[in-house]
Amino acid sequence: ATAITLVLAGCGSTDTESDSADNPYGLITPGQISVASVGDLKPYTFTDASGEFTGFDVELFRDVTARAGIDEVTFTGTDFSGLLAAVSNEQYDVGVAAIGITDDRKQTVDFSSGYLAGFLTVLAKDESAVSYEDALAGSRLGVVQGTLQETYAVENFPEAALVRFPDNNAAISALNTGSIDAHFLDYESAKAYIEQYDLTDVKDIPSFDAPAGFAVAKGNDALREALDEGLAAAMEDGTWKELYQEWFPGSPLTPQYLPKAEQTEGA
Ligand SMILES: NC(=O)CC[C@H](NC[C@@]1(O)OC[C@@H](O)[C@@H](O)[C@@H]1O)C(=O)O
Repeated sequence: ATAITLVLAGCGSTDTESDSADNPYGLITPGQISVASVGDLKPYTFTDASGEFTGFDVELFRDVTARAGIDEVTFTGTDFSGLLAAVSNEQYDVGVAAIGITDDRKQTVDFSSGYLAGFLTVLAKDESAVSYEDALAGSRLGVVQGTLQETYAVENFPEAALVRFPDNNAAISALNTGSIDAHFLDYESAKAYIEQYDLTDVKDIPSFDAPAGFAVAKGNDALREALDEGLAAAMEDGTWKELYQEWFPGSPLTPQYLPKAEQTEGA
């Protein structure tokens, strides 16, 4: 057994896939990128009426990967709570789902540079449903498991009764049936739900210190660098601005992602 073990141990491949010329980005399947995403985070990432993934994050990602010469991109919907682990253990090449970059998450995956800085929103049926002044004490607050909202609520709303959901759709139906008093999610998604159902934005909390990034398996520097280059190019030539205004009409433009020439204009 020892001899066999030695032989097997000796043949572990030391070079990563990305070393091979036909797979410069170390993709699970050369030439195509598999993406873990979520289907109900409109308008960041969601599946439209024909089941196609689209939204700001999705269309930006497609633009960025096209610049790297990768045109075959397949999106799969997953529960957010398992998304980073799935990228980390290389079930998917990338995670794309308005994923805020944090040191804690960097223990599990690497991130591209940031591409979207916005707000976390407490969404309720009406103003009287919860008291933000009392840090939502005594209220049933929905959060999607594994999100920054969950972490923030544990730290800042200790007296609230947290109800954890696998995704926003489940939380929103609980909010609409009254089994929770409020749901805590991303600002642009809250806005979409407010338009769809008669709901109220109770509070917008800035999350600029955790801009969204694309998640890749730790160590896949070739892919991460290609995504960074594509992001920088998309920001500099105005593609980022175009997509932002298409998907988040009326929302304030964050200068750091605009073409350099436009960044000083506003100042
Ligand atoms: N898929 C989700 O529900 C993501 C929820 C949550 N997104 C936070 C965030 O990345 O959303 C986009 C921007 O507003 C970022 O500033 C923010 O941290 C998170 O990263 O946990």
